[in-house]
Amino acid sequence: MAIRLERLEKTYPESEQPVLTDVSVEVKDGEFFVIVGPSGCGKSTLLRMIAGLTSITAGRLLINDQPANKLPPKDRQLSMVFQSYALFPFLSVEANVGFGLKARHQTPAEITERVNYALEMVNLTEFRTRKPKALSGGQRQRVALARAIASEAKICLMDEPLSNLDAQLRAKMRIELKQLQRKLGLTVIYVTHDQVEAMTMADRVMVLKHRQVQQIDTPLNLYQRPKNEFVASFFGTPQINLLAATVQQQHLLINADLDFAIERPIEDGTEVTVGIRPNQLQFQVTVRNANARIESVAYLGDQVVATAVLSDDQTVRLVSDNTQLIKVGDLIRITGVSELTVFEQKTGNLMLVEKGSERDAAVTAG
Ligand SMILES: Nc1ncnc2c1ncn2[C@@H]1O[C@H](COP(=O)(O)OP(=O)(O)OP(=O)(O)O)[C@@H](O)[C@H]1O
Repeated sequence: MAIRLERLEKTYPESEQPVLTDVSVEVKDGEFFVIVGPSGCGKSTLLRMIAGLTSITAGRLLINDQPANKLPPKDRQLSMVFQSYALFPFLSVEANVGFGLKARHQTPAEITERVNYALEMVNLTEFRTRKPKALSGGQRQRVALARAIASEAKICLMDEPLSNLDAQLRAKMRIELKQLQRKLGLTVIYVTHDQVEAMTMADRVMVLKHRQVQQIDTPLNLYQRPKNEFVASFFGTPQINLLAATVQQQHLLINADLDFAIERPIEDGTEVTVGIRPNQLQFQVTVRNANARIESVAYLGDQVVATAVLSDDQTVRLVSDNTQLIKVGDLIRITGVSELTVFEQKTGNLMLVEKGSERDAAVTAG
């Protein structure tokens, strides 16, 4: 086990309320583990506790099976990569990469060998004598990565390392980073607020909100079996539809014009939230038996994303590959759904997932 957190808690001296409570997880050797959540949820705090840059209020931290709560940062055998790159502007690329090694009393020959290896790994050998200001954002980020590689630590902590890059470069660096992590067999703990980054890079993801862990799972499970409404709406673009409904005779009644049958029973009268991914809603343009009206349409090249208003004023997001199909003001009929998730309205917690068979949306004539 690379890292084990047992009921970690953090309260800063400035505040009475803890910023994190009851955080437990085991991160395996070679795992790419992502911590994700909205701004201020405590992601960086958690990473800094693992790094030893901020103290642990309660709970236990183990690094490579050794108790590490009080271990000085330099003895934790971790490397760190930050959003800001944290490069020395007056040092060359190779001096930046070798800096930490000098501090650890390596011989000059050893340092050169490691720096060469690290620069090669990130394709920066030809830039070795440049200063950081003569590099692009992506290249600077690679210098920061090379420094982590040169340290030879098997566990690398990364705090939003790609967030200063433009969208295209970020997408490219995600792939490079992931390849590098596999090649070097690194255990990575990676903080981001970006759900796409979390989904595309992680073996497992920890979702944090309001001081607490909401779910720890694979990207696929987070998407298909979210434990609560927050997790459901955090992942997926366009966002999942969350519609208020009441259960009546194994039907989810959204309004007088729209309900969905369910196979597994829920007690009549239960107030629920129905989660439906936009791509799982089927609809037709029709004036007969319409149950929604198109309110907005956004063209995304080969796809349109639209919003429609239901007769009870709830809004749903829809997607279609047929870019000619709909325009604002069209009346449509939602005809069915291929998968839906039901949450208890009171708690927001998952009750059931229904998938597989297409089920028709019942329509009241007129
Ligand atoms: N040194 C500190 N002293 C007191 N409170 C702090 C300190 N650092 C962070 N906090 C508070 O702890 C909470 C969590 O902060 P943290 O930086 O861990 O969140 P985050 O999820 O990384 O946010 P972001 O995505 O915006 O970087 C915030 O409410 C923040 O104000």
